[in-house]
Amino acid sequence: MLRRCARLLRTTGALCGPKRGRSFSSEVLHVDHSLPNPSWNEDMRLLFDQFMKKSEDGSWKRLPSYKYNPTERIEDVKIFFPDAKLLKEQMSQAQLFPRSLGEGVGFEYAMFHNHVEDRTVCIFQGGPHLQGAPGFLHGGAIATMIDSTLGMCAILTGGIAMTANLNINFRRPIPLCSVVVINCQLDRVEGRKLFVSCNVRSMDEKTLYSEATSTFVKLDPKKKIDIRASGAFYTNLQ
Ligand SMILES: CCCCCCCCCC(=O)SCCNC(=O)CCNC(=O)[C@H](O)C(C)(C)COP(=O)(O)OP(=O)(O)OC[C@H]1O[C@@H](n2cnc3c(N)ncnc32)[C@H](O)[C@@H]1OP(=O)(O)O
Repeated sequence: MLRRCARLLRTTGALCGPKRGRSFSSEVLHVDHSLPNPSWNEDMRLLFDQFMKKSEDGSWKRLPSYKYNPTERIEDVKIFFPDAKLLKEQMSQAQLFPRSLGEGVGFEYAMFHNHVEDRTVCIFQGGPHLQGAPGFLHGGAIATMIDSTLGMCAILTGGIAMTANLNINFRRPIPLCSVVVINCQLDRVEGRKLFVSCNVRSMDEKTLYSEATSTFVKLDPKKKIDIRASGAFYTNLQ
């Protein structure tokens, strides 16, 4: 495992320290990070190819993933924000947390969604900068990917929603740089509440690493979200 991580660090150049002279504005805004890159190991590539094959008949769809929110997404969410200008400013500068670490050292993942079965699958390779207990992934990193995959499943099946409740059982530690599969499904909908659950398994499905249940609540267009740091609220303005 440690050898595999060291190889990965060399491949991605992470051992050389931060890149100099790279300004924030020069970042490529529209790179789809859910496509294979040199840090992906063989297992990751194999699973990716398997899901791409499943996507050929249209039952599964690969979900593109960007570091920065495409500004077109403002249209999807601006109804919830009283200050559209500030929202646009924030969306153009803020980075999606699971995409904020360098290639190969943090969260490498690709998600696929099945609209007929209301399922989302995430193939996830957790890099060496996500260490918790020596040699294993940090629980917060696992929770991040679980929340993100459950969230995609909730949003794609029910609309714009936020995590209201998340329960995780961590059953086995996940080795750093290994590949796991997060399998989510929408269990039921009650009013604005979406109940979504998942399990995290090894590639051969023999090891159950974690299980989670969650409640997502669809945002109410009558309530507004204020994103000013000093006055953050999500409440009914009427
Ligand atoms: C990689 C790609 C990633 C893309 C996906 C990203 C996924 C990431 C998602 C997140 O991490 S979101 C960040 C973490 N979550 C938050 O910050 C949410 C903070 N909480 C809130 O803003 C509000 O509490 C919330 C929007 C969840 C609900 O507020 P509302 O005012 O809309 O709910 P309301 O109080 O009217 O309750 C509506 C229903 O939800 C229920 N409910 C509310 N909060 C709950 C809760 N915490 N647990 C269980 N149920 C809850 C509530 O009981 C009620 O049920 P009933 O309709 O049966 O009466």
